[in-house]
Amino acid sequence: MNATPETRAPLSGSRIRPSAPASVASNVSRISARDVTVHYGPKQAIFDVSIEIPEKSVTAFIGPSGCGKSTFLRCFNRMNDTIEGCKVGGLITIDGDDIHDPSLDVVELRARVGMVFQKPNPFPKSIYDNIAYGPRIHGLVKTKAETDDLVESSLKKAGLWKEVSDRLDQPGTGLSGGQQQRLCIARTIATGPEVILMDEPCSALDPIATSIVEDLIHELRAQYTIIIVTHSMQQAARVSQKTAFFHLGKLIEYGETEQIFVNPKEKQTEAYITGRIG
Ligand SMILES: Nc1ncnc2c1ncn2[C@@H]1O[C@H](COP(=O)(O)OP(=O)(O)OP(=O)(O)O)[C@@H](O)[C@H]1O
Repeated sequence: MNATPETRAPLSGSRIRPSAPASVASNVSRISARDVTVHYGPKQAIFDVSIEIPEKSVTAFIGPSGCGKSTFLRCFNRMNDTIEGCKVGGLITIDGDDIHDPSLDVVELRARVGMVFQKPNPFPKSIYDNIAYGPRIHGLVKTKAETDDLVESSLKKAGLWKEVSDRLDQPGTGLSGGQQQRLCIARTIATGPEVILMDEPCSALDPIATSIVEDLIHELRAQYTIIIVTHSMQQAARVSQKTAFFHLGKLIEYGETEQIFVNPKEKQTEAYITGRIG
C-alpha cells in the first residue's frame, strides 16, 4: 500500500476518500458485542453498543475526543477490569466464548486478544527478551531453539527483523519510536493472538514511521482480526475495511469504510467526516 502519511489533517468541508483499503471486510464475525455499557462510577461512557467485528479485517473506531473509542476497545480484552470503578455490562463473545464467563482465564484472554498502545512501551529488557517474555510466561516455548525461532518469526512478521537481527541483546528502549512500536507489535504477535487491539498506535510516530506501521497493519490483517482506534480519518480510510463512528458514547454508524466516508447514512457521521463536529 502506498500510504501518504498524514497526521490529523484539517477536514473542514472536505470528504475523505479511502485511498487503498484493499478489499471489503470478511463477512465472518469473530467478535460480537451485544448491548454493551460501560460506567466509570456513576458516569456512563458507553451506551448499549452492539457490533459484529469481522475476522481478518481491520475495523477502525473513529469519533470526537471523549466519545468512548478507547473505553469500548478496552472491553474486548477486559482491560477495563484494571480501572477502579469501571463496570462493563452486556455480552461480548469471541468465537462464541463469553469473555466474562467466570471460568475464563483473563491472562489467557489477553494473550488471545493482544493490545498495542498509543505510546510504544517496550519492557526495559533486551529486544530478544521483549519478545520471549510473553511466550515463556504462557508456556508456549520450552527450549532455547524454540524461543529463538519464535523471536525471529515474530520480528519478521512485524517487519523489524532485518533492522535488529544483529543486536537482539541490545535494549528495546534504544530503538527509534517507530521501531519500538513495531517491537511492541512483535511482542503482541509472539503470544499467538487471534485479535490485535491498537489504541492510536501511530499517534506518537512521525509520518514515515506511521506509514511503515500502516503498511504492517495492512499485511497483518491476512492473519489477524485488528481493531484500531484512530483520531486520523485519513488513517482509518487508508487501513480499515470497516469503520465504526462513535459520538457521546453511542455507536452512531458502522459499515464498510468506503460507505462511511463516501456515503454516510447518518447526519452526525457526515458532520464529523466533513469536519463540522469534533
Ligand atoms: N479512567 C477513567 N475514569 C473516569 N472516566 C473516564 C476514564 N477513562 C475515560 N473516562 C471518560 O469516559 C469517556 C470516554 O473516554 P475515552 O477515553 O474512552 O474516549 P476516546 O473517544 O477514546 O477519547 P480520546 O479520543 O480523547 O482518546 C470520557 O468522558 C472520559 O472522560
